Amino acid sequence: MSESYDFDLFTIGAGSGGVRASRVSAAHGAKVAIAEEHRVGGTCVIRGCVPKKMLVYGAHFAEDLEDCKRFGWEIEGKRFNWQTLRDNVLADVDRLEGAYTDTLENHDVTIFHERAEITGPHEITLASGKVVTAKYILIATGARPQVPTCKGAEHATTSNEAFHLDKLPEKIIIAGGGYIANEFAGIFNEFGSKVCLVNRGDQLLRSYDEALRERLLLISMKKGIDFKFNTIFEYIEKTDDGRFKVKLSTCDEEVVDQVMFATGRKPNTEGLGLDKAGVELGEKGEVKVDRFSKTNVDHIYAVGDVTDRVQLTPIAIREGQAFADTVFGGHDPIAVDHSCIPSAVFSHPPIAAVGMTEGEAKNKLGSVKVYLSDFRPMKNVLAGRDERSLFKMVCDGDSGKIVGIHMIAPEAAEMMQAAAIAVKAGLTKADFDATTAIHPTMAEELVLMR
Ligand SMILES: Cc1cc2nc3c(=O)[nH]c(=O)nc-3n(C[C@H](O)[C@H](O)[C@H](O)COP(=O)(O)OP(=O)(O)OC[C@H]3O[C@@H](n4cnc5c(N)ncnc54)[C@H](O)[C@@H]3O)c2cc1C
Ligand SMILES: NC(=O)c1ccc[n+]([C@@H]2O[C@H](COP(=O)([O-])OP(=O)(O)OC[C@H]3O[C@@H](n4cnc5c(N)ncnc54)[C@H](O)[C@@H]3O)[C@@H](O)[C@H]2O)c1
Repeated sequence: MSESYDFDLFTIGAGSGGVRASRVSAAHGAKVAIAEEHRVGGTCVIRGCVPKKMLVYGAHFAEDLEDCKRFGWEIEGKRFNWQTLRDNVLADVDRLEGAYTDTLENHDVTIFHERAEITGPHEITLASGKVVTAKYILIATGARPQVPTCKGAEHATTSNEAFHLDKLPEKIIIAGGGYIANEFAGIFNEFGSKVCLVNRGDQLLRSYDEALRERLLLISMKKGIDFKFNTIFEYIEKTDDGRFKVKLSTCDEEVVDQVMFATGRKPNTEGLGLDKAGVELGEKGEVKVDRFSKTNVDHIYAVGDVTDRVQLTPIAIREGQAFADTVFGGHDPIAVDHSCIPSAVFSHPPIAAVGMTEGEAKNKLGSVKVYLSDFRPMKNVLAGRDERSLFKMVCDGDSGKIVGIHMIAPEAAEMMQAAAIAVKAGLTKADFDATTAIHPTMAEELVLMR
């Protein structure tokens, strides 16, 4: 370690990116400190991917319990208890926070459980007033919900509060058409809430293939979710009985139990003191970095959501790992490959995708060949559930190379993880054709597409 600094590395934010970067840097021999103003684990563990997926699992039981009759199971008096699920999920979040804390401590990373701000090129000041110095600073402060400005917007909740509700809303309006809006629309709907999803545009999940988006909309409507497109909020008022009167641009006033905004996330850079170190920000307030996650200041790096590149946990983790290996691991600079990233929306049913949509491929490649499988999963057939799945494979028309795979189906995300390896490796439709199906599965449709 350099003699003149308290630490080799000071990381601000103990989320997916910050924890990985700190742990690996320490393993490479660096003296590391990390500051966290909320809870160790960050968005993914505390109020994102993990508790969300647990709610998704809980929500799926609604349909399984409905379908089980057709499989011969009779269950009397079934009831859903939100408080039980909520408390079990929150208890597991506590456990995970402990595990993340242990990991850091086991690597001798000093944890400051308080807010940190940059007060000089190498200087960090903690909320307690303590001042420390570091040779390198890593900004891993993530992002927070961005809420629209309308009269009464302060009455709305965001995904942050969704995990702590005292009781389930009977009626909820969710604003947004992206990941969080569709995932929570599915969750609340399965638990029995009346859900209305309000979108200011005319499309859901814009980055996904059109055929899948249409299928999700169709299935969601069939399940009872209402959709309002090209609609904005005019005002939200609190009623005397603690509910909310909502006026949307395209309908009459309506009274609901909860309004939730899921309208994107904003990088956490405000009040961070980045100006004191001369770090440049982009238009949305994101930290501008090069492909090695380095800012315009040589010893200050940034990873994860705060850079607004790809807001996904595995990407924040990869960026954190690459930073640590580059700066403390003695490697040549490592850039994270942001191409061909598989992703999933944990809606009901889920969507998963990798690579280009059909539209993108046509624009980029010109000649494109598309293969489809539009089928009713066997389980849905016996259950009498009229819900079809859709797989789409997009190939380069000349070489047959697969440039995109898109699925909406039960367990789509689980199947996609394996399929994404093949796409990343540059395999062709012929390689898939040459692979024997595993029968009977849904995944076999991947090698049987026509
Ligand atoms: C509801 C929801 C569901 C999601 N589901 C998925 C999913 O299924 N799959 C997926 O891949 N991604 C998902 N994401 C996205 C994923 O959670 C993020 O991409 C990921 O957590 C980003 O990691 P990060 O390290 O950049 O930031 P974060 O995990 O947000 O960590 C940043 C940390 O910095 C702390 N911090 C901020 N400022 C300061 C400061 N000044 N001083 C000290 N500490 C500070 C914050 O409290 C926070 O803990 C979801 C997000 C949400 C909101
Ligand atoms: N399964 C997953 O991997 C997962 C799940 C949740 C979140 N995430 C990550 O978190 C990020 C944030 O999720 P998100 O759903 O908040 O954002 P998003 O970018 O997916 O969707 C935001 C939506 O809000 C709409 N919107 C934006 N401003 C609005 C306004 N003023 N009024 C009305 N609508 C408005 C947009 O048109 C869009 O439909 C995602 O981009 C994703 O990277 C990932």
